[in-house]
Amino acid sequence: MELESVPGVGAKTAAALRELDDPEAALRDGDVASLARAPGVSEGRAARIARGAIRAEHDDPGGFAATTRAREIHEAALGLLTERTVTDYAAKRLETIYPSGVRSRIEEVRAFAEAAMEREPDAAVAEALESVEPLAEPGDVRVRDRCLATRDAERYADAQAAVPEVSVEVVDDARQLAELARSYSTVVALDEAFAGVDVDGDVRVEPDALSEPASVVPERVLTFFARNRDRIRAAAEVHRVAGLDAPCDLDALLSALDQLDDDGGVRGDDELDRLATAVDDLDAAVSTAESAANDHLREAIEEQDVTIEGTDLLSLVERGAGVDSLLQRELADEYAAAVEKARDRLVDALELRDTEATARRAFPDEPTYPVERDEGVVGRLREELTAARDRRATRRKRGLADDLAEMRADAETLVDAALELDVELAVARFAADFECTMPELTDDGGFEIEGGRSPLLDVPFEAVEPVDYAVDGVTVLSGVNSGGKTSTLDLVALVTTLAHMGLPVPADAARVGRVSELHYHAKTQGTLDAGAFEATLREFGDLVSEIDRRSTSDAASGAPASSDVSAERPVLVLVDELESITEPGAAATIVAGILESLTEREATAVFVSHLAEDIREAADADLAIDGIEAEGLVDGELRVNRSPVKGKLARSTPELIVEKLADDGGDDGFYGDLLSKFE
Ligand SMILES: Nc1ncnc2c1ncn2[C@@H]1O[C@H](COP(=O)(O)OP(=O)(O)OP(=O)(O)O)[C@@H](O)[C@H]1O
Repeated sequence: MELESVPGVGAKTAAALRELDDPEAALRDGDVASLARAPGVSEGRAARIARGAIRAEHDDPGGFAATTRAREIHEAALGLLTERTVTDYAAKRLETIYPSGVRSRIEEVRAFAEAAMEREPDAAVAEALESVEPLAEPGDVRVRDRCLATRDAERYADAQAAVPEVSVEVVDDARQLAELARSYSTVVALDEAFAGVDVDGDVRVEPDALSEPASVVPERVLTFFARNRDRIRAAAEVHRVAGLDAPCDLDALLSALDQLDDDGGVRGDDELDRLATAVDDLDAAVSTAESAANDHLREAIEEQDVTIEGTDLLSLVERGAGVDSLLQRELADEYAAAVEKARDRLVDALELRDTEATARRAFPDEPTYPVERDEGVVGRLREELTAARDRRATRRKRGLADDLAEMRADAETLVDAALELDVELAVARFAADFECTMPELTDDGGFEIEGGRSPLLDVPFEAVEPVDYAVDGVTVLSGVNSGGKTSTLDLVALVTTLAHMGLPVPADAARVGRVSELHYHAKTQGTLDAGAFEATLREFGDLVSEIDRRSTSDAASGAPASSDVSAERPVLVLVDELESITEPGAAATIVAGILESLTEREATAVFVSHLAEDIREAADADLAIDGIEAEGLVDGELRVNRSPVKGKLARSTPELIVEKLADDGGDDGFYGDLLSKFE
């Protein structure tokens, strides 16, 4: 698939998509999670791109929801699904499901929806899904203790692109390489020519480093897993709770993740912890050891009676010797014991091993009071410990990075599968909540709904009365005020839209004739001005010409009617009280004219109107009229049969009220006379 051929994908987006491993597959599968991994592509945009790709693949001209109200119904249907997702991803992914007139596309979603309906929505899975999100690339990893070095300008550019996390330096000779080795802990030379060059410091010659960037920057994979750790753990939990097959050994993956800290460092390694603590606590431990030695020595001196011969004292004074000499002479043993104590303390406190010998030299053998550390030795000890810590960390990081790098693809599959499960569960919940069935989708016109219950009504779903309604061709739907005419149109529009999305519908059973467009015109509030009236009329004019244009072009191309949306019945037209756009008399004539045009073109249409009788009179041919009937007034309240009765002009509410008054009697025949006018 040519990326730029997808509607909505320009050169810039195509370049971003090419950064993905397999952008074509992601487009083909409508894989919003993968598409959203392309730099600068949000999930919303990814959903739009995926929709464009699906349309291109199925040769779908789009435009199924042809009017504002039809689009609102699609939005409402989508809303019912997306509010049943746990993750934002699943909500975006559902947006790739749109109503289409193309059978191959509808069948594709139907297969998915049928499998989804088998899923058991489960609270524990929903809870586990809460922390699942598509994996994110950290993008801000910067490693400053390493650099890459090369003599070659082309390699320099390749290295910058392959390993953007580290600096890349151009060097001409060994001298410049040595200079780099003084500034960086590790220098990775990319040219074979440097092999065997003897330079101080950690300089490695690795000509293949660019093909394995993770060996140069294990931080890349470690940071990726550290940042995504919670999402991967949650996805693993989803697999466990939902009993999904995992793409890898979950215990191995989870235990590798447990070894990572939040910043991509390695944790849970006793030796590394020991060395890190020793570096951190070095100053404090030296001070404590020093104090302990001094306390010991002070006590010893306080308890000591020093006897000194007069001649000795004189000779000491003459030599200009201080109290140190006295100390050396008289308290050498005590000093040695105090210093030994300090050394033991330091070694024990920091749990030193390899560096023990250096640590012991931190307190000199020559007696002094007070006992003082040798700063030079302490500095050396710090260097040795830091180097040991860093060596250990690097070794462990590389080992863990190697293990995790192998698990990356599986981790992505794991998270994608958990997110896809959320999409499926939303469909399963929708189907369960509204007691849906998969509709039959035929290439004949018309529709047939049994026990349809619209979740869009303003009453709780449990209180929605089931509606049976079937239409073949063009019909006027009459009915009492508030009988449910608009709600019936909404139900037909919703069932038709969901069926064309490939999704289950809220009915006991339904057959929907496939169409390429749904034209649903809602009731307009108040009388329109002349301009608006003209615009509405034009819409119908355009619709009729479009049907004609298609049927002639299909006939010319010789396309068999069953391979595409039936040329004669490409649209379903639903119109609510068109009479509200103009005066009642003119309205009946206009509606009659539109209905005749649609009848001639074998469209399916339902026009709700209070003027059914007038429309029938204004029409040249016989018009079908259905009616939502009141079964009567009970305590002044209408009792309605919500299912339209075929071929029945429903009695109006005023007629029912006159009838009630006539039945009550005591009016000298006034109401009876009035009632007879309705006959
Ligand atoms: N199938 C149903 N089950 C339960 N309640 C319904 C059903 N259909 C309609 N209603 C209730 O009746 C109300 C009126 O319905 P609706 O607006 O569809 O009637 P209408 O015939 O179009 O009215 P009008 O003639 O005034 O335009 C709805 O708001 C809803 O509360």
